[in-house]
Amino acid sequence: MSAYKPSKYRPLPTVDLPDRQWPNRTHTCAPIWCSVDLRDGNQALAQPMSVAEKLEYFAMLVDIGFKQIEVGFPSASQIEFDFCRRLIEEDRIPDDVSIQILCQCREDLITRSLEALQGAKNVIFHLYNSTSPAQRNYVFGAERADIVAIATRAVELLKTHSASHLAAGMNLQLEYSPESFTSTELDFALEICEAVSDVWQPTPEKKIILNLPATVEYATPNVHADQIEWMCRHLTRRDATIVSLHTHNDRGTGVAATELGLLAGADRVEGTLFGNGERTGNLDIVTVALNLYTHGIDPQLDFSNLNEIREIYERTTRMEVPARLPYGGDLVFTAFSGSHQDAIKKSWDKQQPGQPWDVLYIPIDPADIGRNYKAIIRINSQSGKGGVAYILETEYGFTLPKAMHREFGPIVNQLADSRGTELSSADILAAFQAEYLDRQTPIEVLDFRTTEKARSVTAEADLKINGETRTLTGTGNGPIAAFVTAIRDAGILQFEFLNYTEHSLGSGARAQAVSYIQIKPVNSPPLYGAGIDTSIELASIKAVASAINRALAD
Ligand SMILES: CC(=O)SCCNC(=O)CCNC(=O)[C@H](O)C(C)(C)COP(=O)(O)OP(=O)(O)OC[C@H]1O[C@@H](n2cnc3c(N)ncnc32)[C@H](O)[C@@H]1OP(=O)(O)O
Ligand SMILES: CC(C)C(=O)C(=O)O
Repeated sequence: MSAYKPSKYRPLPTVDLPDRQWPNRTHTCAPIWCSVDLRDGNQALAQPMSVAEKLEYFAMLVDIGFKQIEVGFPSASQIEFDFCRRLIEEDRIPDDVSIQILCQCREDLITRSLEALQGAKNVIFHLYNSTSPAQRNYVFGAERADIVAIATRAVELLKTHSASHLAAGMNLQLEYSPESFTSTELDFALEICEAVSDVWQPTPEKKIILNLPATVEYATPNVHADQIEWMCRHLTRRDATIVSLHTHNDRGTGVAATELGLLAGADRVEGTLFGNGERTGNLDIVTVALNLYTHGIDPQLDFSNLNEIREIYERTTRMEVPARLPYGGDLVFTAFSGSHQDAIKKSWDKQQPGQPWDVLYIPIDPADIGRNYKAIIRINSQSGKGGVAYILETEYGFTLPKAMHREFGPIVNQLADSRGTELSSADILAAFQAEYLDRQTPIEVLDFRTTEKARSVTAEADLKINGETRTLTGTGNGPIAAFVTAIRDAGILQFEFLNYTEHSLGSGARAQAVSYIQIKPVNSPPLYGAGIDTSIELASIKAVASAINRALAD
């Protein structure tokens, strides 16, 4: 039995829409995007942005490709007013971008907003009043008809007061939001939207934006979709209306609600970068846009430099992008666990240029959003051999033979376990060096020479063995075989030579070779050695010595 009393809360009403269409639809194109970072995002900050910060942020939003940007609530404060004026007076608004401002349905605020907008070319004037029963009851103390009158009167006032702006060439579009739409009875939401449209008289050429906000997210996304589909089907001027979504994230499903709302017929989406905004935030536009992209749809927004966008966002808002936020978070391309690392490495290796993206566990190519591959595989005690091999290969160019992964992986795993922390790439390289490349006891190779006669190679190896310098000789069909014979004949270790691979490390005059040698000592399991040198031959000899040293280690 839990300590909770569920009866404290009410279940949410559902929508009677048995022939709902949205579940059978798929997304086919990007919606009209509107950034509300500078208004809804900004109004939720403990320290709102300065004018300078807003100017920088506005320029970034334009660069990303937003064509509609809510720049603030200019009647609310001098700073908001001044920002709007600077955008206009300093000619910072591209001709194909509309600035949007928010305003309550009050005459003084409408006239002040129009003052702030003087001289702007493309304007979306966003009027709102709240419509839900609780808002009507607690905040306005008003009946439905009075709430409708607040909205329609404001639209009349806007028409009257904007006449001179229109005459001066302003392209003015009305956006109306029945704030708290998703908590409003649908018939009333429809009534007020229709009343506003009746006053504004939109046409298919000059559409009205009806924004239907989930001001607070109370419902599951399917209920939101039903509400939007219901509105889309009942609006009489649907062809003269842009239906807009504005979701919040109180239940953590703002993205899902928006995606289903689009299936339900909405044309437009308001949201913010990384989901900044009131309480749990507005909808995260980055996520919805890139979700579309990963389904093969051009999002019409450019997040190819997401790291830089994030840097500006974090600096100007003083918010932090959480490590696991889709696309932008530090850890979203990172796999710590072994089986994931293994699958990523295998599928990555098979990825062909020009083929659809098919790397397991990574739904988007990090390069498409300007993120690098370095952070994809990180190593801790949950990691496996594939991830360790991936780090050695991508960071340091060592392509270990597959059987060697099984040998070196557990060594790193034990190290991570004993440290109890994540291991850096440098830690893994250091472990590789200590285990293979730097082993010089009991045998250290000082010099190695060969002479060839009648397809037989004789090797002379100057070695330090247990601190004593000795020269060993042996003969074989190649330098490695000759060296192996010399070691066996000297009684240092009895073993069978199993296999050999090598590749170059780096390129150009300073390139080195790395060799990997596997041996099978008598009475113990096979094991690897590795060696590096500018000479391929010496790299192999060092690799044999490394394997012998490992076999003889305590
Ligand atoms: C869901 C959202 O995010 S909506 C946007 C919210 N953002 C903001 O509010 C930030 C900017 N706002 C402000 O700075 C201020 O609220 C101002 C300048 C707009 C108005 O300031 P004030 O008039 O001093 O205060 P306040 O907002 O509390 O006014 C409340 C009054 O407006 C009424 N009101 C609230 N919203 C609206 C509206 N959309 N249309 C008409 N009247 C409204 C309330 O009923 C209340 O009326 P009352 O005084 O008769 O009780
Ligand atoms: C003004 C409206 C659109 C709003 O911000 C909300 O309802 O969250």
